[in-house]
Amino acid sequence: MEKEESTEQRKQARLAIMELANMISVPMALNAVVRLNVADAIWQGGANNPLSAAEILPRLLPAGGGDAENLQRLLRMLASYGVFYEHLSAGERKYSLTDVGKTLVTDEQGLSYAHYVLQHHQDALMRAWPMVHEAVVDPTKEPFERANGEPAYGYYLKHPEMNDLMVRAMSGVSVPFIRAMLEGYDGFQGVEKLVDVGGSGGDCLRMILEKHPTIKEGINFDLPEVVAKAPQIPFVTHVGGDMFKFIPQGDAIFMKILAIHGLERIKVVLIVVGRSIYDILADSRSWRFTDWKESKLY
Ligand SMILES: C[S@@+](CC[C@H](N)C(=O)[O-])C[C@H]1O[C@@H](n2cnc3c(N)ncnc32)[C@H](O)[C@@H]1O
Repeated sequence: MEKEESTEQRKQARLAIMELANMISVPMALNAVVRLNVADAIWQGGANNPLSAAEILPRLLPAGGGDAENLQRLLRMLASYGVFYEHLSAGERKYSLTDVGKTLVTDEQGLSYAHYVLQHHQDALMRAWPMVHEAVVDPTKEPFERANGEPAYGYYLKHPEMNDLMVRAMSGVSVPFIRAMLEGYDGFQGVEKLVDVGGSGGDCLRMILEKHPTIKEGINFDLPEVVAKAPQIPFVTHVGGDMFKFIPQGDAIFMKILAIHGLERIKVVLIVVGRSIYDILADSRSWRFTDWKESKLY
């Protein structure tokens, strides 16, 4: 040991590793408040008044049901991660929503980030996490497949409830994202036929076409089982298929995904990859690289 066990630095290190070891409690607490629909209970049409756990509880469960103390534990935990504000008054703890918490409030279209939270904590995904180290030992099989017997999308399609949740989760995330993107992005000039690859229920295309009537036709391309359930959208045709086998023709291909492999052979116009979608959005100069005319993979 380089230093004494009792130095402040080592004490902090031990606390830090314990916090990391227990970190699962944070997303699980988040998952719990989403399942209980705490955000809507506090929001109450925009009131967002600070409420105690005992005041929130009857808004979640039939009168007399539930445990306010356990609810408060969840609220306190998530207050320390910026989801709720904690208001201390006369020894009582009350909670309102922060901006982060407000993303879980159901909007007038029935959307929020709540389904995105649920989607990430579905049983099949949770089963895959303890297998992550196997990806180092043998990268030929993804942890999801190791845990569930087949790759993620094949599995989703056999479990319609998972697929439905995926579509709702993507709508909840993508509608506000595309709304913000369309305020600043002007790369669609000259495009009359736009193909959205992996377009899910077609929300992105619908919003792009509403904003840019010069785009006469949209093709929402996704797996057959996904487009089979997609709603009708004016000027949009849903086409089912596997993008690794073919992609419908268009003046431009739009793609908004979080992570996907093997795209090298696809002519891509816009890719928003990874966790930094809002960072890209925040820096308007970054949008230059998404200009459809460049037609390159970035
Ligand atoms: C992360 S979601 C993105 C959905 C949408 N672009 C958005 O941002 O809201 C990825 C989409 O890719 C679709 N997908 C996955 N594999 C595909 C494939 N081989 N061919 C076509 N679509 C695929 C999924 O069904 C899913 O709708």
